[in-house]
Amino acid sequence: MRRVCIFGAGAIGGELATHLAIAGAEVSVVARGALLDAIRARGITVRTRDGAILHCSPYAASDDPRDLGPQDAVVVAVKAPALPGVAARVAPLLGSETPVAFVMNGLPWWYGMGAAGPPAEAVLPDLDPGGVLHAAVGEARVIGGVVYSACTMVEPGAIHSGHASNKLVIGEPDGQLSDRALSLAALFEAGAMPCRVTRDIRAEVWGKLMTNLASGPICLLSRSGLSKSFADPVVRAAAIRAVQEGMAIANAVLGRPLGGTAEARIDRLAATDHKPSILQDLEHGRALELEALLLHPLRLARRTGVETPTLDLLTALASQAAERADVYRPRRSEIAALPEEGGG
Ligand SMILES: NC(=O)C1=CN([C@@H]2O[C@H](COP(=O)(O)OP(=O)(O)OC[C@H]3O[C@@H](n4cnc5c(N)ncnc54)[C@H](OP(=O)(O)O)[C@@H]3O)[C@@H](O)[C@H]2O)C=CC1
Ligand SMILES: CC(C)(CO)C(=O)C(=O)O
Repeated sequence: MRRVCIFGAGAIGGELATHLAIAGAEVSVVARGALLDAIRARGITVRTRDGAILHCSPYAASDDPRDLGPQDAVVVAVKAPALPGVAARVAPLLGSETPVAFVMNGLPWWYGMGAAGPPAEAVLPDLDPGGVLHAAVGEARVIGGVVYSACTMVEPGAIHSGHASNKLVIGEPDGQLSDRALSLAALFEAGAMPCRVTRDIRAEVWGKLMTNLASGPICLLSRSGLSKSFADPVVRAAAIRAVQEGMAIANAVLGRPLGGTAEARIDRLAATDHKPSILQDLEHGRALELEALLLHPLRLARRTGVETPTLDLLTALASQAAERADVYRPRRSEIAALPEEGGG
């Protein structure tokens, strides 16, 4: 595996590109606007938490995938609302065997896929509205991905990475330890990005989601980073309750306990002053990942009969804040409407 394209060279995609470059991969990026201009002029630079500087001068950078051509692998690292745009443009990057790894937060569009997929009651009908990703990417190419990182694009092409121990976990939706997943993981490992292949990518998705369920809406409302928001004991207590509710949803959906405690998850988050990416989006007027991070999990809570009063309140307030800022239009305006999933 040598030719890898990052689709969406933002905070996370840019960081991943630098690691692939360290591994000696032929990295191409799909980017646009001022970011594309900056990448073409100066490449991508990441300053890590301990002050190290990583750099990537992509082999090619374009807003038109036709300029980049078929790849050995594609890594998609866009925000969830941008996925239909990926579906519309990804075709030129795909050779007959090209896998597409989705390295994103939230309940992913591919969640219901694979022979060893979840039971029908754990699958929502509207994760891929219109089926556009199914049509453009298809089941056979998908690799799931979860990234533990904390990145901010401080100026176009310049990223600050604030996580104490970055890592990537990838996995096939059908649980196989495939050669292609192992090759992609080996490439990231060679580029100093710890990367593991799991047989249980859905549990990993839920595990990571626990951090976003609490940190996303709380920091959206406080307009502060993690350490500042969670320093208030009232907020910390609410965050713990939110994660406990999230863990109850995960346990009901997965049919087994997630492991770990809500307190430990919040304390790990509180150790960084990172502004969650959803708050960065609000501040920059970009569409929010409220569906993938909050509303889809709450739909599953309704289905499985899990009570989520804290998450309901946080989500309703976060939706209102986002609607006021014109960065989110609820498909249904109230959390109360969630049981009637799939419409609107
Ligand atoms: N930032 C973080 O610390 C973390 C983020 N994540 C998750 O990783 C994923 C990516 O987040 P993040 O990197 O922060 O997001 P960013 O917004 O920083 O990066 C996404 C990039 O994709 C670009 N993009 C989207 N669609 C297209 C398109 N059609 N053509 C070209 N470029 C496109 C965006 O451009 P434009 O801005 O012009 O739309 C943007 O540059 C999200 O799911 C997020 O939740 C996970 C862990 C931590
Ligand atoms: C906050 C963090 C780092 C972990 O929840 C994250 O995933 C994000 O910024 O989107």
